[in-house]
Amino acid sequence: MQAFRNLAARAPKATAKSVSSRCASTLKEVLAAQIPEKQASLLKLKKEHGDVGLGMVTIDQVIGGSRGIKTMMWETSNLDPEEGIRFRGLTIPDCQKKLPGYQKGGEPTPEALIWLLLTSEVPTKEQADMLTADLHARSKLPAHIEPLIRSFPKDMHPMTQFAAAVAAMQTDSKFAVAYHTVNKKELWQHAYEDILNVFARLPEIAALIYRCRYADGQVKKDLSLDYSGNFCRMLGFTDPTFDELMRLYMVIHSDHEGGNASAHATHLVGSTLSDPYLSYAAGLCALAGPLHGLANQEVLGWILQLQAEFKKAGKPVNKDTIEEFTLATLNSGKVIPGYGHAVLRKTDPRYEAQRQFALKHLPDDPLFHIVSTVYEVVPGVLTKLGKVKNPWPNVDAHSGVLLCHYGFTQHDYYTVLFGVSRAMGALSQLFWDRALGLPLERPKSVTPEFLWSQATKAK
Ligand SMILES: CC(=O)SCCNC(=O)CCNC(=O)[C@H](O)C(C)(C)COP(=O)(O)OP(=O)(O)OC[C@H]1O[C@@H](n2cnc3c(N)ncnc32)[C@H](O)[C@@H]1OP(=O)(O)O
Ligand SMILES: O=C([O-])CC(=O)C(=O)O
Repeated sequence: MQAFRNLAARAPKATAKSVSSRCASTLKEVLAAQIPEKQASLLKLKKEHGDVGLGMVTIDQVIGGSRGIKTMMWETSNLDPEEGIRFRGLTIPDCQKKLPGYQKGGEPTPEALIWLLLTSEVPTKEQADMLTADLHARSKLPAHIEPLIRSFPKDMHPMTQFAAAVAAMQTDSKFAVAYHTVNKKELWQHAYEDILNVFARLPEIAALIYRCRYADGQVKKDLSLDYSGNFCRMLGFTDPTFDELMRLYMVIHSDHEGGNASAHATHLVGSTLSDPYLSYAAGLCALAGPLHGLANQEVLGWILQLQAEFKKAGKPVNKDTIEEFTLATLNSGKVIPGYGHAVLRKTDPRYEAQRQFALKHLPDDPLFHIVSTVYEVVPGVLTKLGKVKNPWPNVDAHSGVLLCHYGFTQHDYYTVLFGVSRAMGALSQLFWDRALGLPLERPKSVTPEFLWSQATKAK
């Protein structure tokens, strides 16, 4: 135990550092300076302590979706079941206090968060602004992407369009070319270029999908604004409070350690040395599932259905009627979207951050009141089922109602916003996967016969 403590004391801490000594450096220079030390540390860990066990794996875990099995290294964030997410050691309120906003005292910008996720350092405002300018400069789409999006059937789901368009940008991958031409030690430089280009281009792709499906198909940029402000203008929204909501949305949805399906899919596909465009397209396909990111569209659909049914039946919206509606959903063999989690065992702090935003900016919104009443009812109903490990709300339970308040009502599009944000976490880690030269991911599968033989032996 003492030896472990000594070792832990020597390990690099997963907390954000100050950057006062490096104010003038670009993002790429900061990363280039960090790589040799991190490579050496990982090599030492593997060589000197590679045989240290991290716990046993049970049959239940193998059948049950690998819950709790420690099987992936992820440095950009860590999820505690009780406390929720920390980005490089910072909680959401820490980020709101420490990361620079677009304006002083405002919500942190996604640019500041990208810097934090990649470098583990809190950027100065100057550094965050430098990254904004870099992303704007990289934002031009390859020529075939806009016509491709315009050619999609109008009724193709926005997430299908999004994943297809991101995969189609792969024609521009510097990493894919470099794989055949450079020493593998240099590949990280090309991963960096692709990753920054993906961050830069996702908002316009997302905006094109939105404008073609629900509006006049025109996208107007405003590169005098930050990443989120420009994204909102491209979508067609001009309210500065909506810009702030978008900043909050982008920051809180960005990363949720490595085991979630979108991050894991990105990491897995990336481990084959597929380039960042294809790797993230895979992440988006995972995010499009209703048990994962698509739950945000399902939540709003559920609330609107509740509202419509109650109106038709002349019923008031209160705790009793919501409980009835919840039980009817469960009895029809469906889940309550926005509730439950594979890891969290308390209310998601991302839910809480959005609730605080609502209390400040839209306290009288009728849908916000429904969401708040649902929060008073659903955990009790799920707890009574006796099988739900976490009856509390997750991030998806709140996001749609905030968007709706500002007139962003097209809920089948909501997961695309999540997908713009999730790139920041999944691809920041993908950068480090390549910089550290992590190998192909290839866990062992076993047959049911093997599990039965082990079960019989253990008797
Ligand atoms: C960004 C995100 O991805 S956050 C999650 C978004 N997804 C949702 O909100 C969908 C609703 N929630 C769920 O389906 C689940 O809670 C998940 C998928 C998020 C987590 O699943 P698990 O880790 O398997 O949860 P858990 O161990 O508690 O499941 C045990 C049982 O409770 C059920 N359960 C869990 N949550 C719910 C829920 N919200 N409503 C009804 N039943 C639920 C499971 O379906 C499972 O039932 P089964 O044994 O009949 O198959
Ligand atoms: O952590 C998970 O499994 C799901 C989730 O909340 C996320 O990916 O944001």
